[in-house]
Amino acid sequence: MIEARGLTKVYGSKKAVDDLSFTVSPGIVTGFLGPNGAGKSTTMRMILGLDRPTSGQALVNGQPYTAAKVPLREVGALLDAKDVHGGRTARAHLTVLALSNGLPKRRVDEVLELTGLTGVAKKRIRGFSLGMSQRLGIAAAMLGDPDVLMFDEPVNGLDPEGILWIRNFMRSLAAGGRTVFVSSHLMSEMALTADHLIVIGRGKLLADMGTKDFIAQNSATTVRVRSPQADQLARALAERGTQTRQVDGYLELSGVATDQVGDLAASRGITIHELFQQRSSLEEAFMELTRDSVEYHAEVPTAASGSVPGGAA
Ligand SMILES: Nc1ncnc2c1ncn2[C@@H]1O[C@H](COP(=O)(O)OP(=O)(O)OP(=O)(O)O)[C@@H](O)[C@H]1O
Repeated sequence: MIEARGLTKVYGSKKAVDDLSFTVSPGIVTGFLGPNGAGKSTTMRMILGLDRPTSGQALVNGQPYTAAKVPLREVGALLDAKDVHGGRTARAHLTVLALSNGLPKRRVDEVLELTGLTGVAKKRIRGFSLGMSQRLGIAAAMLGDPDVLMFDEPVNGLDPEGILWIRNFMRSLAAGGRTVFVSSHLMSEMALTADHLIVIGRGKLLADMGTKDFIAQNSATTVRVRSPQADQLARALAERGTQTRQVDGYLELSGVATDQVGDLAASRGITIHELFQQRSSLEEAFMELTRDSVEYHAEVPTAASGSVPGGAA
């Protein structure tokens, strides 16, 4: 289990992590979701004792990670897969790690097998693809057979096969009763991988709930209607307490079913040209939730701004 209690990290005048409290439970995959710069890596580094909290604390299985006798037995972490000695073979890299942490050498062959790297164990790491490097990082994380696993953006840059392998691997670890904490800035990926979500923006906790509940709460269903008597329809809807707003030539309504809108229009003799239900995508829901907490907004070119990035001058 991982617990963060009032975890805070300040860099100069910047609060990278702002009073975060949450629990990551065993037996499920917990997604740690937030836009770039939200503070995910900083939080993970504090859990691993690589960064000191400005205030608050992080506990792994009830104690600070730094208090663990053999840390690799407590937590396995994949932070930056390319942060390894490229001149070593995969087996040599894992052997150095195992021996320096007092772990039995036989674990090296076991984790190579577990991550499908046995066939390339004698190859130098510098020739590894990103997918192979990620597997090697995961092999290293598994060396101590820890109960708690943390992965920072493990599928970034991987091809679909690599993504699927990591997703299934994380799910099987959780199914075996381990605590699995995985960060991502992609809602769509987390929807497929995580059972529970901890969502942050600008270092602050935005949501801490089951993935299914998060999706249900955040991907709001709205109704859109197009009518040549839109004003009259909007007034009729307002009378029954339904607020409307104009979007792309439609009236957009929430908290009302299409049947009710159709019936109301018919009873008032209002013509309707289009009427449909619309569900916002999960990625849209996540963007909406974190909109105010995104550090760098890309400028969206408009017709008025005159230039299109990458376009001919
Ligand atoms: N050593 C540091 N010194 C100063 N500022 C830092 C340092 N490390 C991180 N930050 C800042 O803290 C904020 C959070 O960064 P962090 O890397 O934890 O975010 P993140 O959610 O992991 O984002 P990303 O997915 O882009 O890595 C950012 O604004 C970052 O610029």
